[in-house]
Amino acid sequence: MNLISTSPLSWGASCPRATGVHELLQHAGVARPYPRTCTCQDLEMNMLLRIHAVQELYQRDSWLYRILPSVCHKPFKPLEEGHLTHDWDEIQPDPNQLRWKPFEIPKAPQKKMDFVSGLHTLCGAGEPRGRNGIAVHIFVCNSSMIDRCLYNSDGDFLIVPQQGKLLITTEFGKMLVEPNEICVIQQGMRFSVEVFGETRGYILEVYGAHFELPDLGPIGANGLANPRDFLVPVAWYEDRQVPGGYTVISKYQGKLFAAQQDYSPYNVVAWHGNYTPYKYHLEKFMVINAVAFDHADPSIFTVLTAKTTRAGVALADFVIFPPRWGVANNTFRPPYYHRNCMSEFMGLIKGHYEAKEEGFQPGGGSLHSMMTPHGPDADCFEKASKAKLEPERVADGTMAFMFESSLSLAVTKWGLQTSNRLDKNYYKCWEPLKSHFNPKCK
Ligand SMILES: O=C(O)Cc1cc(O)ccc1O
Ligand SMILES: [Fe+2]
Repeated sequence: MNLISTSPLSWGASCPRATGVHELLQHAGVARPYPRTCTCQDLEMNMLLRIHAVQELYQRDSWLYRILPSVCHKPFKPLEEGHLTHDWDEIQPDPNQLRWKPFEIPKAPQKKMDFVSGLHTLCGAGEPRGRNGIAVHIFVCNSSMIDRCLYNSDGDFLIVPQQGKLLITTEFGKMLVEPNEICVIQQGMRFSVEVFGETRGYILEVYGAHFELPDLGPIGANGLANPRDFLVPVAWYEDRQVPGGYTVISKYQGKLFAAQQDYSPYNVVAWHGNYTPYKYHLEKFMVINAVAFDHADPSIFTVLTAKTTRAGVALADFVIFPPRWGVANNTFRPPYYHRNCMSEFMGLIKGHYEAKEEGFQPGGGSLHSMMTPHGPDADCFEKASKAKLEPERVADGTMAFMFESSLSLAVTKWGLQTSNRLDKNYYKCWEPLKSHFNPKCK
């Protein structure tokens, strides 16, 4: 008997219950508190469980056994912090190819910033009330969240750290997430981020859909991101009174609100279920690509997808460009010039992206909007046109990624103006391209 399932992982259709975190007021006492002084390494070894693929066959929900229910708090009040928005009409639409230099990380102690105050919306479309849309945020911070947590009422956060480790405490336990790993904190889950210096990263937020593994179709059993490599935390709790006040922040309908309470929200002594935060190391990705000729669409590098109800159309895909072999024959190997029906936001975690050796830097970004032409810069075109087509390692030491969406994204005022990181000369990288057309050439 073949014990390896040939069916792709499916997390099932969302039903109204599936997105609720059910709480049970009960002293279960199953999980042991973890000492707060433990090292990051201890956390890695002791705090993560492998995900059970079989759980994914059910609707998503979790039961949390906690010391006090989360309902005990003072009323929420507006919180003026960070630069979040889903006002996509702040500024005129811009169909140009856009590229940003690395987003600046403020310096502590002059400009102390934590994960929440360091959130900046760069682009997006749709809105949380209608439960359909996405936003791309940049986070820059230098301080840990102390006695405050965040939860997102609007949707799920896929977090891509680029510089600096994130030690994320969640209601489900702790996760250490470092560059080249990603994590997903789903709608409603409270979390706090500890950092260890200047820290930066990217966030893909989706409203109204959850991330899941792409259907593997003809790929069959193994390939791309494997379910076994997704790690979920084990329960961690503290029974801690905070007389000075603990602040619970909610991102609700695109705005932040804060409520005070007298106790730590990380009071879940045990939980079970499959609606959890999780993390994934991008090195675990099993890369599949052309082995004969032609250039596969980068959807072949999809790690996670958030589907729309239209079959085959993604609200957003998280796609990576990992180190791999390029072996295709009679094929221009870097990404070809193209226009397409998706919006492509790209970021770089480390190294050099093959199509733009210069200019596209770790911690920066680019946006190629719907039907906007783009492709390799002139240098890359010249080099790749002359390159001998032998097997070649591509992207060693590099990790570029793409948030690709079927929505037409608008860029915020922060993105186009106030961040001051827009590379005004981006279009010039294609200007030296010249015609090589010669009808007489054999
Ligand atoms: O535009 C990009 O650089 C991303 C990309 C890469 C690729 O290999 C094919 C298509 C595509 O959009
Ligand atoms: Fe592209």
